[in-house]
Amino acid sequence: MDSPAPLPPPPSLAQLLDSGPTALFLDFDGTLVDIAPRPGDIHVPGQLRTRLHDLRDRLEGRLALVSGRALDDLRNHLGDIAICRAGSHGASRFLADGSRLGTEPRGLSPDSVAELRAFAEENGLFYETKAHGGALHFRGNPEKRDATLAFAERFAATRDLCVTSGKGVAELVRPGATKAAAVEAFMRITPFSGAAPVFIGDDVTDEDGFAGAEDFGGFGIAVGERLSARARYRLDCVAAVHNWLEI
Ligand SMILES: O=P(O)(O)OC[C@H]1O[C@H](O[C@H]2O[C@H](CO)[C@@H](O)[C@H](O)[C@H]2O)[C@H](O)[C@@H](O)[C@@H]1O
Repeated sequence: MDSPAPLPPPPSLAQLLDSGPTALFLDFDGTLVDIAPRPGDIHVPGQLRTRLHDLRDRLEGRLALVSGRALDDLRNHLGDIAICRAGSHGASRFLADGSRLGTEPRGLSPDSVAELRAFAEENGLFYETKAHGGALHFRGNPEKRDATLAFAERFAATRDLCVTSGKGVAELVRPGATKAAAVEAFMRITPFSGAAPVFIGDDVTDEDGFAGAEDFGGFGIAVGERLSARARYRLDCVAAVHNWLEI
């Protein structure tokens, strides 16, 4: 199978804004903050929250964070933000003023959580409890990758769940929880509608975000070494994203 071609750097944000209204959709882990051994270990720069609010103002509100994390978890790391946001891989959405966009997905049953925890414990994985799913992290035990993904697929098949895989993780999510769906939900409303969307992300689930941006006349920017099938441009690392965003 052919590998995707290396991608060029994007035009500057100032150039994009000069060419017309632009909306930015930003992934969190691996894009705004560096990947860490465990979800709770990330370092969030002290000024990130303020700088994102400044960026929101520069974009006249057309900024959204779109993360695999639950929004409560994002709040633990960023504090209260008055920025549009989608958590749980796009399934749970809020506007900048705190009002909900769409319906809240269901969480997992206590039995499902207990079963996932037991698998994690037996296999030396870290289990991340999430509001609308569950994550089996094998970053600390990479030889368990295939067994974890296979277990997650079997687990999802007997329940109303899907599997998403990411960097060192297999996650159980509700059907329809995609970053493309989040982009679409925001792009259909003010102040996003009519703007050209740009989605920036580093991981497999961000490919959906890139596709969602394309559907509305925009494009994706991949972050880091992972080869992207859908992005148009690439930035090297989290620091390069911050430079590009001028934050
Ligand atoms: O869509 P994102 O905002 O990038 O969230 C994706 C997942 O990020 C977190 O896991 C990833 O980052 C951890 C901290 O750097 C790392 O330890 C882990 O290996 C990565 O997969 C988060 O824990 C998940 O809930 C998110 O879905």
